Amino acid sequence: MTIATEKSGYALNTGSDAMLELPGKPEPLHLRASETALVVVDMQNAYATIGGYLDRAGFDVSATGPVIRQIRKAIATARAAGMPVIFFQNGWDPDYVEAGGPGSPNWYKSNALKTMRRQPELKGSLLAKGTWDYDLVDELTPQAGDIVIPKPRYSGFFNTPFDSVLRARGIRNLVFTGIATNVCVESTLRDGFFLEYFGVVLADATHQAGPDFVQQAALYNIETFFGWVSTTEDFCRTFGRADVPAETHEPQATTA
Ligand SMILES: C/C(=C/NC(N)=O)C(=O)O
Repeated sequence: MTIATEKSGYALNTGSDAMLELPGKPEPLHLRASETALVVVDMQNAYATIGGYLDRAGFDVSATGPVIRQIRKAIATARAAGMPVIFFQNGWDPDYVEAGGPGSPNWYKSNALKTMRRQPELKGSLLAKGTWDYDLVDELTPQAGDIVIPKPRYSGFFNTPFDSVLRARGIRNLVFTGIATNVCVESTLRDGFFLEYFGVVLADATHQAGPDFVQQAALYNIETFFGWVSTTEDFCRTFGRADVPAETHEPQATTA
């Protein structure tokens, strides 16, 4: 984290903490806790709870319970390691102005908007700020010090302060959890890749929108083209022992 000195009014991120090795695919990553953020993508009732948007739109959310438990473990580890925990919340104002009208591709591709057009009685209840659907699940309530960023599109970088929040803290590495692996997690990780962030997904702390093969496809895409794939246990083991340095001090991914 940024370390303030007594003599000056500001200090750069010193990155002076230990470089740690996070096991991952296709190879381990070497990261400092001070340059890493845990990102919790859209863990809202809409995406993780029966009766929420994804469920109403016909996607299977019955297996999200274990994902929530894994995310809780990752959050506890990140907080203890002094890493920023950044929660995204996907959605729009109650009048859906931020969703875009027929002039936006989002109007045609958002399954929430399509579901509400099919079932007008749901209008105002899906992904609208101030509703239960938009709320984060009870088990993942942000604490003081965590950062919550609303976002209007799949990528957390689009029309949000995410990049500024990260750069102001000297963050280079993004550890992703949340729903959906193949939509908002992957979109955000991809945009991060183009902005020179190192993205790693904790596979068991994510869940897809769609059949299991899309989870596998998203993870394949990420580990092959855009980032790395690890597990909650490896993340917790690595950053729960933040005093143990890895062998290398290169702030880059190692090659296999
Ligand atoms: C399908 C979908 C996914 N969102 C996400 N958080 O990945 C949506 O928002 O419509």
